[in-house]
Amino acid sequence: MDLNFHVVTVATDVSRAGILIESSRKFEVPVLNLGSNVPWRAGQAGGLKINLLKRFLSGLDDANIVLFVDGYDTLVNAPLDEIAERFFEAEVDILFAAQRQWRSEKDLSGHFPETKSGDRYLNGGAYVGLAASLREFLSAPLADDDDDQTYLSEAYLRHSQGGSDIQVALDTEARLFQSVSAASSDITITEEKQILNTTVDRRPLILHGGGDKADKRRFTNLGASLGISRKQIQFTGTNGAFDVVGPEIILTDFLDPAECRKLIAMAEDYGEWKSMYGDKFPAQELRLRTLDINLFNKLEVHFANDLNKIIEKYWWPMRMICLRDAFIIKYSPDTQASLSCHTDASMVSGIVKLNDDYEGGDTWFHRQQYSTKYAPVGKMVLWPGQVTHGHEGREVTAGTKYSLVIWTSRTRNDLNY
Ligand SMILES: O=C(O)CCC(=O)C(=O)O
Ligand SMILES: [Fe+2]
Repeated sequence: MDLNFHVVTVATDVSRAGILIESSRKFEVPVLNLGSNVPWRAGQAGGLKINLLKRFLSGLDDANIVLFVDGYDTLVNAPLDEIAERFFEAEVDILFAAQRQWRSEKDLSGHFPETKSGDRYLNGGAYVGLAASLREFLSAPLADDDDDQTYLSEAYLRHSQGGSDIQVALDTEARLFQSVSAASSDITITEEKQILNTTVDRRPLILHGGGDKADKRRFTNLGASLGISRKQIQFTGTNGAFDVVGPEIILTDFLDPAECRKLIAMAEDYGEWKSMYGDKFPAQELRLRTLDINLFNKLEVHFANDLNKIIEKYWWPMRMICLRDAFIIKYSPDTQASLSCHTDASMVSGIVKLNDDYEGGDTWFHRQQYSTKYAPVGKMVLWPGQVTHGHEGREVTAGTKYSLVIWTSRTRNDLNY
C-alpha cells in the first residue's frame, strides 16, 4: 500500500497486546509498536504514549497519515484501505474516537455538546490524522506522567473553538471508531462479523475498550464474537524429560517465560481475585476455568497427554490421575503475602513460578527441606500432595508473586475439596 498510512501503538509490555496483534494479523494491518523496549515506570500515565508519538511524527513527511491505537484494549476489524477510506470520508485533518463517559480528573465535560449516539467526549485511545496536523495539534509539551486524556481534550477544545486551521472532529457517529463500555447496549456483532452501532446505524471498523474492568471484559467478549482473541497460551511439551530436585519432588518444562507473562497479563486484565480457603485469607486466587474455560480444557489435554506420562513414570505404579483444578495465585506484601503450612487435597500437585521479580515468596517443603527458590520461571515442580509434602508459601517481602498451581485427583470431576 503506497498510502503512507502508518498504524502505531505503544505497548511497553507486548504480552498484553494479544488482541490488537491477533486482529491486525487477521486483516494484514502492519502495526508499529513505538513502545518496544521502552521501560515503563510505575505510576507513569499516558503522557509517555504521546511523547513517543510526537517523536515518531517528527521524522515523518507532512503527507503521511498516522493512526494511533492503544495497545492493550483495541482491535481492528478491517484491512488498512477500508480504514483509510473511512478517514477520508470524514473530510477532516484529525478524527478522534468518541466516548460516553467523562473519565479525567479535570472536568471539561461541559464543553462537549450532546450527540445522537450518546458518545460525546474525546477518547484518547484511538485517533487518526495527517502527520503535519497531528504535529501541530500535539505541539504543547507534556510530561511522561501527565494524563493524556486531559491533554488531548484541552488541545481539542483549543482547536475546535476557532483560531486554528486544522479541522478536528470527534467520531461521534461511529464512522470509524467505536468505544466500548459495559453499559452501551447499542453495540452488536452481525452475522458477517461486523461491528454494528444500532443507534446511529453505522459499522465502525476499530473497537476500543478502555474504562473499567467491566468495560474491558465487554471488549474482550465482543472481540471473541468477532473471532478475535488473544492467541492462546502454548504449553511446552516435556518429551518425557524431568529432573529429580528433592525427595519425591520432580521438575519439568511447562511454560515459556513469555507465555508466563501472557498468563499474568490475562489474569490481571480479568482482575477478580477470590479466596478458595474460606475467610482465612484475602481474595488472591483466580481459577483457570473461570479465567478462560478453553485454556483450562487445553491444559487438561496437555496434562493427560504429557505431564501425566511423567508422573506415572516417576511414581510407578500409581495410575489414573486426572487434572482436577488449576489456579493462579497472587501474593504481595500489602495483600496476601504468604500461605501457611498445609498439605493439598490433591494426589499430585504442581506449582509453576510465573515470575521471579519479587523478594521472598519461595514455596518451602519443611519435611523435605526443599525450596522452590531456584526453580526457573515456567518450570513445574511436582510432589505427592496429601500426606508427606507439607509446604508453605513463604512471605513475599517486596514485589508481586504469581504462581500457577495444579491439583489432581484419582477420578475425573472430583471437585469436592
Ligand atoms: O504459591 C505457593 O507458594 C504455594 C501454593 C500452594 O501450596 C497451594 O495453592 O496449595
Ligand atoms: Fe499447596
